Amino acid sequence: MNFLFSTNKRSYPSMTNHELREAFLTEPLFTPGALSLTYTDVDRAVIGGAMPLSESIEIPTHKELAADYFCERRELGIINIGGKGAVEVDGETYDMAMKDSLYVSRGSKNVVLSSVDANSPAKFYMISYPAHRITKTVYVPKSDAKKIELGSQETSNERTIFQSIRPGIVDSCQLVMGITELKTGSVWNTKPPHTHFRRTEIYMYFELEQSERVFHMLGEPKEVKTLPLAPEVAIASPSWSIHSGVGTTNYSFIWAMGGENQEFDDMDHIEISALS
Ligand SMILES: O=C(O)C(=O)C[C@H](O)C(=O)CO
Ligand SMILES: [Zn+2]
Repeated sequence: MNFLFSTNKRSYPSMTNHELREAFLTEPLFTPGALSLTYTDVDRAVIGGAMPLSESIEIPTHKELAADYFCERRELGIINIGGKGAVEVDGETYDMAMKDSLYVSRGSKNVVLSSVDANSPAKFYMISYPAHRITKTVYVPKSDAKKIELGSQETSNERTIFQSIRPGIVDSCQLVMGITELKTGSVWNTKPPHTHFRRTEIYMYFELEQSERVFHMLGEPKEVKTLPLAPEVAIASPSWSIHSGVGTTNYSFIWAMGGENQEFDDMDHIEISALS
């Protein structure tokens, strides 16, 4: 397990891009045959990526969790962004096509990830938060997610939000998670930007070429900084930080939140002209 030690909003303005990357960014999440887990002190989220080939990958516990198994006191959201795969939770198998989601409840002992075809491997992106109660493990195909259309071609931010792990679909503890897809020609996500002091958020950009970048914006609205991000790394956003981005092409991203509430629309929008 890797660890990210973030920073507070008083220290943040003097940080270099290198220091910001060390505080908020994971390593590339998908390595053939491997599991990557990163623990951030931002709301104790764990960010994971797994790309099983012919062997399946079991999610292990870790000394720092002080738990007999990973989900002993944690909930886990999984979205597949690769080829067909499956997730087995305590003997029950869930087939996971691209962009399907699985919510794994606290108390689940064994979580095993596999690909159907090692030549077209699944890529399981995972976010976990501490959970205060046992609920139900729920599979959510992409078609069952709540779909929201936002933005327009004129403002370069035409996009569709798929909310898969959200109240009304999944009875989670903290976690709210889903996918945003930008239409061809649109490059701006989360425009206008916002904060939500009640929740932290983690973004992971994908469906863009390795040669392209998303210029991710973070920080307090009056101290905005920008980091060019390659696909398939995740960036954690503390509660005081905006999170928004503009790409050199269109792209998709997975967003995930945890904190005081699960209200997706509970955002403090910030006028673009008020940023500095
Ligand atoms: O493009 C968007 O707008 C988003 O996807 C917004 C994120 O889901 C978000 O930041 C929710 O708080
Ligand atoms: Zn947000």
